[in-house]
Amino acid sequence: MSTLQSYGWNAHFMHHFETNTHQNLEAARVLSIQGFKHLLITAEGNLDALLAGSLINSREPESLPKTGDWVLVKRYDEEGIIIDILPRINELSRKMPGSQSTRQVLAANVDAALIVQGLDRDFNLMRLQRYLQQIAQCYIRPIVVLNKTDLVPDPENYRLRVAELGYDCPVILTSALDEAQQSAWTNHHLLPGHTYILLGSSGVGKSTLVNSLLGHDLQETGATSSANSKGKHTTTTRQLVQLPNGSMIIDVPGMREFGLTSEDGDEGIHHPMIDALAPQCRFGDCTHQHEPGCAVVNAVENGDLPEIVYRSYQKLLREQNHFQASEADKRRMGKQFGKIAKQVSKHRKDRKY
Ligand SMILES: Nc1nc2c(ncn2[C@@H]2O[C@H](COP(=O)(O)OP(=O)(O)OP(=O)(O)O)[C@@H](O)[C@H]2O)c(=O)[nH]1
Ligand SMILES: [Zn+2]
Repeated sequence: MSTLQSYGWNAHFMHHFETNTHQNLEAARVLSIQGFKHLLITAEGNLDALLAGSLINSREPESLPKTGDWVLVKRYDEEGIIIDILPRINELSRKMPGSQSTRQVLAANVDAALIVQGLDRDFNLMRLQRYLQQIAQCYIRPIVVLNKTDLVPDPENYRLRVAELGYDCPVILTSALDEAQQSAWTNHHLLPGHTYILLGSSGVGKSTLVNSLLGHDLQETGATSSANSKGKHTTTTRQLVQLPNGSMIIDVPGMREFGLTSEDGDEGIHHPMIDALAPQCRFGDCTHQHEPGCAVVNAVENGDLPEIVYRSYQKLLREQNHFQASEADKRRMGKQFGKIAKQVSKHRKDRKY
């Protein structure tokens, strides 16, 4: 297998690579980004690269290369210039922390997301459901990892509570401090050539888990560019690393928020049981709140649908509506500003100043 294939190169990227009109460009994957410097993996190994000015000028920030992107790069001596990005299979986004309606892309071309919660203080089913919803919206498969099992007397009880939510996803119990525990689940869930991303609040043990999976400390041995081989450590900011079994993992350190976004064409909040019940509601446009004959509310009352799933559904729906409303406001403001700017420019022209 070639280096690129081992990093997830497939027919989708090959197709777009072959149809590109540029000459003498190599394909490469973005392993990490630090300021302007992009660390890439190419067929010949690591390469540091910068973005072409034309790329920066022609793209919105969220469509500039992110960790996990496949790019077209031109090599100049020991450095590369990224000329273009191959179309993404998917992108993992969240609401930009602190903003009302700005989307931030965390990584691109991800097969599955590992949602990590610590069983000490971090275990929270409402937060877990927010992650599950946002990840599903991004067309990414979720895997729930409940870490720090060594700190609670009955870890299985936590696994059951997640299973009772009714989502269709694996739930893994582990302690990242114990390296030996990792092979049992990773062999089954982390496949060679596939890309995984670790998500979860700060302190849940994501970096400890990566180190445990790697069998050594990423901080100490961080990837370096073999092209300039200065041996300098890279920090672990959204770094894609290959695990011994050939799978790849991206750690997103220091996450405080994971806000919901909304895309044009998104159809609200999804849960397998609510989706199955909704067609049985008396009204086709039932919001599952106060309407008579609501099958969802009935299921909560009968104990068939967990109340926490229902509460999460309503909360996430409000959040999504808020994102959409703020985005619409922003667009309107943008248009108004555009109009005013045009008027000012016309006024200046008319008056010749
Ligand atoms: N007892 C116990 N402690 C753990 C476990 N996993 C991680 N820790 C500890 O939890 C603390 C936080 O772990 P990190 O790996 O830094 O957490 P993180 O999720 O990477 O945090 P950020 O980098 O801030 O996002 C460290 O002191 C770890 O040693 C575990 O399974 N059991
Ligand atoms: Zn209903």
